[in-house]
Amino acid sequence: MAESEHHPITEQVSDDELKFISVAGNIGAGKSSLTGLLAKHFGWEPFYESVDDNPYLSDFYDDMRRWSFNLQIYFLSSRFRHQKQMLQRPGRFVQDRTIYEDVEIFAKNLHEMGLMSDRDFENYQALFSEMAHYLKPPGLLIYIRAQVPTLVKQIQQRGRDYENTIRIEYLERLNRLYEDWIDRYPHEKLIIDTDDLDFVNSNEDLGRIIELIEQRLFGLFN
Ligand SMILES: Nc1ncnc2c1ncn2[C@@H]1O[C@H](COP(=O)(O)OP(=O)(O)OP(=O)(O)O)[C@@H](O)[C@H]1O
Ligand SMILES: Nc1nc(=O)c2ncn([C@H]3C[C@H](O)[C@@H](CO)O3)c2[nH]1
Repeated sequence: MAESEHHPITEQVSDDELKFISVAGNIGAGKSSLTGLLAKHFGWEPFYESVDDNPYLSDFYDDMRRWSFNLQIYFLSSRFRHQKQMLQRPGRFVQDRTIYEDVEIFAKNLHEMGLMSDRDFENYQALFSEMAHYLKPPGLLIYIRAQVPTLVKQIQQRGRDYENTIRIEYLERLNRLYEDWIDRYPHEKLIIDTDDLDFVNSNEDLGRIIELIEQRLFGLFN
């Protein structure tokens, strides 16, 4: 029997109430790592964003202005498909980054930096607002906050070649947009500062994060 079927927090919660939780955060903050660890702990299925099979990412980092619209449309479509699959399939899920971050953080930043034209941004936003009618927010959004030096260290540690062109200013801008967005985010959220937490290598640090999440899930669903 799957671990989730015995999990004290989720066994009495209906699927409708807690279909999925999501991990949000800047590039290199540790979302994919935490998504995997939470999926294992709760016995839920992880949904990762499209990176290795992404046909635009490498070109985008080479020439952001040329590829910004293409990449944003690709991510939007891929995350919308994931969202639909999570709502349709039986079981519970942990999602690596939300569809809201595409719009509120990445596309907005590219437009503000002049790397996406007004007409492309308006076109993109109009598409998102049509899609938004079919979206359901996560049962809990976990924002993992990390300062830029931590992000840089972790991006370097991961070592994706095409991310070598990411500049400090780009990460700072994204962090500012994240703070603005999380402040306005109207649904259930939990903010975790991870600069001093090594949940990848320390079971104790991971345990502290899981405890915070479990306390919130208990509060929400019991
Ligand atoms: N809290 C942490 N402490 C130490 N190392 C970490 C922590 N979080 C993540 N890492 C390491 O940092 C690197 C980047 O993490 P990860 O790929 O999970 O980030 P991400 O937020 O999913 O990035 P992206 O936005 O690019 O998908 C990995 O090598 C991971 O092992
Ligand atoms: N421009 C842009 N828009 C997005 O919606 C988006 N979502 C993720 N990413 C980039 C960040 C990492 O390099 C890599 C993995 O997260 O993909 C994005 N880039």
